[in-house]
Amino acid sequence: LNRFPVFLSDDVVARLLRYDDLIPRLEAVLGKFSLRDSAAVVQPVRSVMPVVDHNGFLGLMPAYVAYEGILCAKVVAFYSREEGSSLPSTQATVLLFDPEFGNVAAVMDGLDITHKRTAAVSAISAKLLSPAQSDVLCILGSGHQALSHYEVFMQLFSFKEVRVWSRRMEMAKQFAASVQGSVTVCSSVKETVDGADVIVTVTNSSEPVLFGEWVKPGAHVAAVGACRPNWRELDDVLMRDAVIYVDSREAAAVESGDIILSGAKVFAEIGEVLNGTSPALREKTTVFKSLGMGIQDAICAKLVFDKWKSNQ
Ligand SMILES: NC(=O)C1=CN([C@@H]2O[C@H](COP(=O)(O)OP(=O)(O)OC[C@H]3O[C@@H](n4cnc5c(N)ncnc54)[C@H](O)[C@@H]3O)[C@@H](O)[C@H]2O)C=CC1
Ligand SMILES: O=C([O-])C1=[NH+]CCC1
Repeated sequence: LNRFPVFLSDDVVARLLRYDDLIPRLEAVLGKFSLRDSAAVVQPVRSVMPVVDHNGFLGLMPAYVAYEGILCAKVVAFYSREEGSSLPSTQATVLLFDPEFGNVAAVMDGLDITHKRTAAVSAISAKLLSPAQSDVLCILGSGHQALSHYEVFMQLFSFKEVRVWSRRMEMAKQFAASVQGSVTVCSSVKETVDGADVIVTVTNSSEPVLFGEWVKPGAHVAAVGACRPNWRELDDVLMRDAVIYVDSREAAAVESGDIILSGAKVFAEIGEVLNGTSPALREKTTVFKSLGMGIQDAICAKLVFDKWKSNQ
């Protein structure tokens, strides 16, 4: 029994975690999760505790991916920070256990894992649900998730135009200057999303930033922020008019303000599309409401740990 877990820092994790390894494994685990076969995948809805004095939350995200032999838990802190703060609003640590004995085999920084797996799942939703001809990608928000989403969307798709909006335009300009490709900086959300095929919302907003009247019929929205029951990124019109997909129905019912407060009906989990039990209605306006899942972190942690071991 190894009682001395290895520690893998964020730069090591970032070097080892690659989208092309990650995406097929995430597709497989999401499909299995949506079959609700507890012999294959067990993942309760995370427990989230407010850190009231400091405007933050601490979440515990355990998962057992039995068919891959992965036992894992992520502890994630998400805080409301002043814009431009040098501290990340989300921080995370991932514990990878030996499922046979319950000892911790590895402790990993969970920042890169959180950025990449979230973006990869949004890219999976876009693969399934975006219009067949998708030319324009918009990103609302210009933080860490904006960057990982930009990276994986550039890797997987061939958009003719990419636009970014941020509450402070200088942040959007910084974002555009920091990436390799050409990104148009827009001054309003309405202008950003006009005629867009795919819209990614990656803000810390607790009020709607994206309004249905601005969204082109048939567009796909990957909505990544607003993970509290009283937080919103999307308005009621968009939630009512779109076909709503989620990562986990149970999580959406207790965590998603966009779903709870709009009263929108969930049509399917993205895993149901992946395992063939629900259709991908890509000709309709679709929203994928992402909240994040422990199984996604578990898949990443195992990938990273196996690669790290094979390099020793
Ligand atoms: N669905 C999932 O699996 C995950 C979701 N998230 C969520 O994604 C969102 C973005 O995360 P990060 O990029 O790491 O954060 P970040 O702090 O790096 O970036 C946040 C962005 O939101 C913008 N913003 C802040 N307040 C705003 C407001 N009131 N209106 C409009 N924009 C505002 C900031 O300008 C910044 O561009 C957060 O809501 C976070 O909780 C994070 C991890 C996983
Ligand atoms: O899944 C995740 O790690 C998170 N979702 C919202 C904040 C962090």
